[in-house]
Amino acid sequence: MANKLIDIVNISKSFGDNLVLDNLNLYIRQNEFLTLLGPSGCGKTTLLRILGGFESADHGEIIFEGKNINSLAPNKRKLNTVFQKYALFTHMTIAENIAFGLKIKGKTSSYISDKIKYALKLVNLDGFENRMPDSLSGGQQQRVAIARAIVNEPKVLLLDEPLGALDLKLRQDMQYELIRLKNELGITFVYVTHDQEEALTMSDTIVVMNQGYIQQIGTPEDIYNEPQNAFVADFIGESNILSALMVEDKLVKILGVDFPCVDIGFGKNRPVDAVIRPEDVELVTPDKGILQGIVSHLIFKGVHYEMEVEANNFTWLVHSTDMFPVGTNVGIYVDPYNIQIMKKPKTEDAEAVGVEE
Ligand SMILES: Nc1ncnc2c1ncn2[C@@H]1O[C@H](COP(=O)(O)OP(=O)(O)OP(=O)(O)O)[C@@H](O)[C@H]1O
Repeated sequence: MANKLIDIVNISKSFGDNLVLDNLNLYIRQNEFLTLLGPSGCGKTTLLRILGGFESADHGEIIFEGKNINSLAPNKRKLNTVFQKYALFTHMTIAENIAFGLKIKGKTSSYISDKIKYALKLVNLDGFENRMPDSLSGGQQQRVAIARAIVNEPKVLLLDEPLGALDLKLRQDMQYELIRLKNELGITFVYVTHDQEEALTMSDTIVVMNQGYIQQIGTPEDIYNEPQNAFVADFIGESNILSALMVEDKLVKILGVDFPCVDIGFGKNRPVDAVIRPEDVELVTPDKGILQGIVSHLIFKGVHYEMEVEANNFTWLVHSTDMFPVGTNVGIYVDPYNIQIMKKPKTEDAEAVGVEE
């Protein structure tokens, strides 16, 4: 495993009464592509800004290569930030935009022109030196912003939703570009997005955040296949998420009905979340179901049918290669192995009143 490059230790941050990061701990390794993923307002950008030195934490430490950098100014850190809005100087050519920071640092003109050539080549914009920013597409402008960051030879690139302003096709192309770039540069990327597909495609490690807490840290495969709580399961892919009660080991009460499951160790009468992927809900004849319901919605999706089934006041999302017309009475069966029992997400712990441990 590569070395630890950044250690984020007990970081907390509030804006007034709004606690945005709550005692957050995380480390980032050399050459890692680490993505902070979470819904709008969960604190991703705030954490990135604290890393970049644009914001200071109320508590905690940012350790970079073993040294506390809390009070180091942004331009003294070996981290460079690329924002969603490319923030290019519109009255300067592409070359002048890229040269700007280097000139301030007093670099020689031959050093600067070499760097410009090198960086433009890396982002596939050879020959764009004399163009003006407004003659470039959004994707090209974002590449210039990345080139401008690269010439500073940072050890870490902090990217805050850098593809957010681009249309879908361009975004997908740029995702591959960024992975290539990271591999060629051999540096660390810390990437902020609220787009789960983007996170799954690009990352070595995903940090799922919600309301200032880290919900899960793992590889894309871990996060998708073994979500640790219902929030993560819901955020990554589609799921039926049901508030449930662990009756005893291997038995969970969902919508008032006992379902056999395989999980043990949650304790008796413990409120949990039961998560069932749509492809794991089996529709059978009513007498063979654990629950009975009626099909309320049907869409043909090519590979499968997507259906909604109303049962016990819950709308079940079902993916099946068998088609059941709207209005059909069906039974719902779920294999015990396909019911994932999860602790309530951390922010809901307080609501689990009367819990027997
Ligand atoms: N300078 C500030 N002053 C006051 N509140 C702020 C400030 N910056 C951020 N916040 C608040 O902190 C919370 C977290 O914001 P942050 O930008 O970190 O979230 P985010 O996860 O990056 O969201 P998004 O994906 O929408 O950018 C939000 O409630 C936001 O309104």
